[in-house]
Amino acid sequence: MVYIGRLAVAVAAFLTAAEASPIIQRPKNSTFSIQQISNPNYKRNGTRALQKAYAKYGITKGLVSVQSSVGGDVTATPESDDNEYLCPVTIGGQTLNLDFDSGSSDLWVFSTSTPSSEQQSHTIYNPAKSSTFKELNGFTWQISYGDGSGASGTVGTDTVTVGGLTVKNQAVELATAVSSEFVTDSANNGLLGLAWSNLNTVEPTQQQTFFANAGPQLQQNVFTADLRHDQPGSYDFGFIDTSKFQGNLNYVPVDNSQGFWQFTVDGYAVGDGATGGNSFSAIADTGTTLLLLDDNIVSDYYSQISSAQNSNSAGGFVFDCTEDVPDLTLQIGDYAAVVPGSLLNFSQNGDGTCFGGIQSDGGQGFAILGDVFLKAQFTVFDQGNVQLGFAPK
Ligand SMILES: CSc1ccc(CNCCO)cc1
Repeated sequence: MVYIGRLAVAVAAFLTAAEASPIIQRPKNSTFSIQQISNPNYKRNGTRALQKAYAKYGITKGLVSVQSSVGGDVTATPESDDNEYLCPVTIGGQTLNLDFDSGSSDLWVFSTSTPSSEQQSHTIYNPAKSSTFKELNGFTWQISYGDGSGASGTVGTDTVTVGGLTVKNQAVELATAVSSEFVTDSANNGLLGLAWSNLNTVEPTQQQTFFANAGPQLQQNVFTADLRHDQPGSYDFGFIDTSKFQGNLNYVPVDNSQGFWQFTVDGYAVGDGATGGNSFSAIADTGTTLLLLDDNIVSDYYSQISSAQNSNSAGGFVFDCTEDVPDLTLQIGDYAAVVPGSLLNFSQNGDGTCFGGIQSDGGQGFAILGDVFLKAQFTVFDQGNVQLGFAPK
């Protein structure tokens, strides 16, 4: 928020000064003229000029308008064991902590429409208390996630603000049913989908994600993820904060035909071993906790940890907590994305064994690079150029 605060303060100060007193002091009743000169570096761009005017005056182009052309910056706070990362989102003046999920494309919330038995200790959104909520009559949604959880309900639109970035008339999906995984996850009051809008589940008319609505009107049509182990990280919208990573960003093209941030990994290495293996498809998924890979890679990795075993009771690969856990490197083009062993010893089982951060992707045809991977990389989700950028932190 510091970035936005500083810039906002600077802009406010400028505007105040301009309104309070003319910037150029001069004797009363004098006349003067200012010779305008053209700026040789200015590139005329009518579309951009119109967009900036719309944004400046909140003119809605079609249904949706963006009130800030600067962007937004929001803190991502890890829940216990980094299981998920929650961010404050304000909907019609009501703030709820939501899970930002680049693996799905619905913005849904616990609401007054959620059965009271399922509301439990959640923060719920009450559309009746929002002066800007509009019902989309007859619209419904239903979503099932890769981990077996799910939710469904009705749809409206409202003003949604994330870290200073506001989108008016954003589709907001009200849960009338949620699975037990969400009911018991009391800190998580819904999801804000950041995948591509062709994955949105609203019927009869598919809706645009918050970022699909906002991105094209921001300084840069990007959002970035800087997730951290056991400490707050951040999502930035509309700009790339170069202080959050080392070196240069390494970009890879994205195939968004299935709605994911999907790209090709060209190989892998375990520990300081040689890079090998076949190239494979992967998605960048902030809404998945672990790093889920092809069974052959998973077996190769755990063959390097002598006590490792695939435990039915634990639901995946475990090993003695005293073991040294090797790094995993994913080769993405020319970029070697290192996930340190410290992040691959994910959690303690309480019996002297630890649960691995690398687990099977279940053979679904692509790897899922979840938070375990994203904690080790600063990641740029570039909607404008349909690409992903990675850099070490
Ligand atoms: C029950 S907490 C929860 C959080 C995020 C999601 C969405 N992504 C998961 C991978 O499919 C589902 C459930």
